[in-house]
Amino acid sequence: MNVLIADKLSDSALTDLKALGASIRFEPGLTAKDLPDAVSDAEILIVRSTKVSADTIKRGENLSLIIRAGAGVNTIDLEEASSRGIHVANCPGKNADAVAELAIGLIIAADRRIADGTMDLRQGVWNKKLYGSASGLKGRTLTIIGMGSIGRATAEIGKALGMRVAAWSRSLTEEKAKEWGVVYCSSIEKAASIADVLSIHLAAGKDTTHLIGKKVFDSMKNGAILVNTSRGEVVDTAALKEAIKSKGIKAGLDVYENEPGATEKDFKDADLAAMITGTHHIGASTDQASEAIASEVVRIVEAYRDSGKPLHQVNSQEKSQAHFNLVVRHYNKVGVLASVLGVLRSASINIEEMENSIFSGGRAAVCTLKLDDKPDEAVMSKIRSIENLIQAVLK
Ligand SMILES: NC(=O)C1=CN([C@@H]2O[C@H](COP(=O)(O)OP(=O)(O)OC[C@H]3O[C@@H](n4cnc5c(N)ncnc54)[C@H](O)[C@@H]3O)[C@@H](O)[C@H]2O)C=CC1
Ligand SMILES: O=C(O)C(=O)COP(=O)(O)O
Repeated sequence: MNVLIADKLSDSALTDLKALGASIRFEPGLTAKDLPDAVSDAEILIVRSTKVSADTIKRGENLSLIIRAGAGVNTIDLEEASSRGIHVANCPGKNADAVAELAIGLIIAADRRIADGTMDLRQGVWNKKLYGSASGLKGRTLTIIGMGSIGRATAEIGKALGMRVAAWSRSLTEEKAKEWGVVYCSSIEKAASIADVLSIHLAAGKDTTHLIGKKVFDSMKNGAILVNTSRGEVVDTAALKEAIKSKGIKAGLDVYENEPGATEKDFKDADLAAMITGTHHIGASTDQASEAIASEVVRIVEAYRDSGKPLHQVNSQEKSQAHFNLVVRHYNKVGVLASVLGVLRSASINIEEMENSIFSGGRAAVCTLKLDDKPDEAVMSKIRSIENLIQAVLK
């Protein structure tokens, strides 16, 4: 198993992966541009935020699994990976507490202007008058957009601070909101309108690009706080800048549109930096999160080595066209399954999924085949007549 690790990953993961029998190339300095030339030998590619382009995937002729050592997979060309039958997996929830802690840190920092005050102190300036006013958080409304792992973890800390927590999420129901102890919001605009703090926790994708834009900022109260620790692309930066100027929105950001890669040094949007409290996409960068991610990466590789299936695959077909299950019980002999496949092939029936498991003693096995079309009686009777077949049933 050749594994290329193209980003920082904890030492424990390297040791554990070697113990699984993997041959490791650890090159955390690789950039997205370097990857196409570096990937050719790798069967498994492990990355954090480094972009995995269509070109990298095409050039990875031995590639069969890409692991995102983190949560967001918007940096990986899923379409290209899927079209080449390459598994993509992530580590869901494993860095959620770390990101939630940073979101809360940004909320407090934006309310108290901690970064601006520190910058003045470093210049020898004392200004209790300027920095001595803030809204405070207890009793205020924290509205979460996106109740996934991080949104839920942020909600819990918000409650512990005595905040009233409200939420919008695409599949949130009133019952679920009640169960989670949050106020249900039926739209993002409604959610924004009641927020003293609006915290964004949505996955990035074409449906969520600039979802937090002018309409949402127009709905917010003057002087409310906007925190984004999800992805830069989810927030329309131009509309945010306008809202900061026109209605005093205070912003705490960890992620930015077109942000630099992990090994780059320049942050180009000085205009934005002057208006916000900002961190350097470090939401997941705590020891606790790094260790949790590292052990999940090892678990994914181990499952893949043992079963050919990774844990947490994000690019499997959601709705298969295969509506017909053919269950074949057979003696564990060479050629039985090949004959079943031969009959299906001559009937132009496609098998979308297939799983064979063997019974104790090793004499018999059962194979379930998911088919895209229904075999008629003639096909079924051909299958039933195959030598060493015990039973064939359509479910
Ligand atoms: N700042 C940082 O270092 C980190 C940032 N992240 C970002 O935070 C995001 C959320 O992470 P988790 O909560 O762990 O993921 P999650 O998968 O548990 O939650 C994702 C949320 O996005 C929502 N969502 C996804 N597609 C949507 C769509 N098309 N329309 C509306 N809502 C949609 C889901 O309903 C869910 O509420 C990640 O996708 C990643 O981009 C994650 C970890 C670290
Ligand atoms: O897990 C995620 O989605 C993150 O954004 C974390 O990014 P990182 O792995 O720290 O580059």
